[in-house]
Amino acid sequence: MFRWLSAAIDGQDRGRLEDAFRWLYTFVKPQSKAIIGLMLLSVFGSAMVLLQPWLTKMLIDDGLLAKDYGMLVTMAIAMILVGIASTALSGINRYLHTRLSGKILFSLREHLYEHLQTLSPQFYGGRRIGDILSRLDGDVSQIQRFAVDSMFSALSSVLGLVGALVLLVTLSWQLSLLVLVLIPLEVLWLRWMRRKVERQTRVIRERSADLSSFLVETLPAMKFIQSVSQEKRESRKLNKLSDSYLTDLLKLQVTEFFTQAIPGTLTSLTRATAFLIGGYWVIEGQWQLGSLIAFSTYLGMATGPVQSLLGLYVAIQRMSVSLDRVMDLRRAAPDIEMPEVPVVLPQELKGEIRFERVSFSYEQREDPILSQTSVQFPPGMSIALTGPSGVGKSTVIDLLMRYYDPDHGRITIDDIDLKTLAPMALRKRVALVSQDITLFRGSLAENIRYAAPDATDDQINDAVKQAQLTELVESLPLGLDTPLGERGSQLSGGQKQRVAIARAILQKPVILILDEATSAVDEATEAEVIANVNRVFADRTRILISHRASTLANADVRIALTDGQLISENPLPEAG
Ligand SMILES: Nc1ncnc2c1ncn2[C@@H]1O[C@H](COP(=O)(O)OP(=O)(O)OP(=O)(O)O)[C@@H](O)[C@H]1O
Repeated sequence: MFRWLSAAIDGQDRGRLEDAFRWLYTFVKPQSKAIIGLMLLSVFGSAMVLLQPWLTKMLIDDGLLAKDYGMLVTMAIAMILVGIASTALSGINRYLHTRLSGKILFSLREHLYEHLQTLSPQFYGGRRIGDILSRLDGDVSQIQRFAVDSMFSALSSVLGLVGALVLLVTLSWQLSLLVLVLIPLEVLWLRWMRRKVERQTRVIRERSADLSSFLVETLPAMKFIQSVSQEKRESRKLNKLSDSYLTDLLKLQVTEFFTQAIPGTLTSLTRATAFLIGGYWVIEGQWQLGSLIAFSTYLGMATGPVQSLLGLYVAIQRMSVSLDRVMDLRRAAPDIEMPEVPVVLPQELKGEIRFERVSFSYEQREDPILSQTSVQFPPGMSIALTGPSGVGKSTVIDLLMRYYDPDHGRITIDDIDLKTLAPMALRKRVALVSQDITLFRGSLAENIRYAAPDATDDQINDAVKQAQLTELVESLPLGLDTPLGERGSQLSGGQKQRVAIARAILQKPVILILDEATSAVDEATEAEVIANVNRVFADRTRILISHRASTLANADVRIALTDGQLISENPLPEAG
């Protein structure tokens, strides 16, 4: 089946598509019961639809024309009952359909989101967020529409087509020959148009991603855009993007119009011909009026499904474009490998970090950040990590947090190789406060509690005190319950940093890293924050990175990063 589906799609690597369909099937399979139920409903629904013209035929031929009052009443009652049953079935169908569709859509999206959570900063650095968003939203919906809507409409189409053909032949096999001409003509036309539709759909999805990216990038940067008076330039950019989207959308609409319009015209021509020949037979008394009317209705019912089946063809093309775009996200591999059976970190850790002959370089960058370097970060000390801007200090921290693994050598905590640990377990024990503070919409308390959701109110109050946040909390209208607004826009840079420090305090880490964490507060507040951090984390390993000499002044140890080497400037005797 996957091979058949892949073969129906042009312009894409078959094997890749087969894999993609197999992946998609894993989300459809758990819903197989609901799918079978809906299929049965479709069978009943199609039977009801096919029954109605036959009842009309009987009403006209056996009731009206035969002047049989009993038959007239029976047929009228039968028509009412079939009508009610059809409506009830379509209501149930719609409800179950939406439920099934939603389940598949959400499980697909949740799965992708979980995968995205495993990817490194390198992935996010190299992608436009708007593009990822458009894949997660528009493309996933497109796939779901195909997986559910198109599949069921295909089933009803097949049932409708077969049923209508059987009834057409039953009514008049001679006139049914007309359908034999019509259907191949339609098929030929739609096959010819399909490439165009597919090409234009791909372009439209890319245009839509461009638009989302533009909005995602510029809206958060509005303050900067206003400060350099570039609003008009951005408006012009949006204008240009919208224009090119609209142009391509209109092109697609025209192509789709012709794709549908020609079969529609052919059907009208065939129906007119059937009326001409059948009408002649009725006048000559060789055929009954009810049969002619029923024949014309079934003719429409037979060509409709052909169109929707070939429409399914267009839907497959469209979906395959989206599926490929989604699979592109799915194929992005994490930069680190998860150990099959991760080592469990002991509850008691000293927090001794060792780099052993570690080399690391970013892809597509020639100069290595670290080359065969070894160093020890002694446990329970405050360690200043120094080096000029851009030398790789934050990269050393990223290695320590296992966003990346070294190309060679190993990094250990208390002699446990980081590669043997689950990143989540490691990051619970290492708290990082960096220059970029992430705050979410929600109250101040919720933000402070983010890394330690079980923290009690008392623990939060303590953390607030230690991070010098008491004054801020007292000045806010609802104290800790004050909502922070989008990305904490109501707080100053220094206040955000102290919120992040409070967050780290609650996390009770074994290792605390402050990467330019106090750069936005004045030196006096910084001294107080650092003194508090040193007091709260007195027995823990603290790594400080700062361009301010005062921040690092009281560090126990200094480790400098130069030319790919981590050099301990005042090495201590081996701990332990
Ligand atoms: N994801 C990445 N892909 C490729 N190169 C990167 C990536 N992240 C950082 N770099 C490069 O690696 C080098 C080290 O960056 P890093 O941020 O670690 O330096 P740093 O010492 O922390 O700098 P600063 O003191 O200015 O914060 C820089 O040249 C930077 O351009």
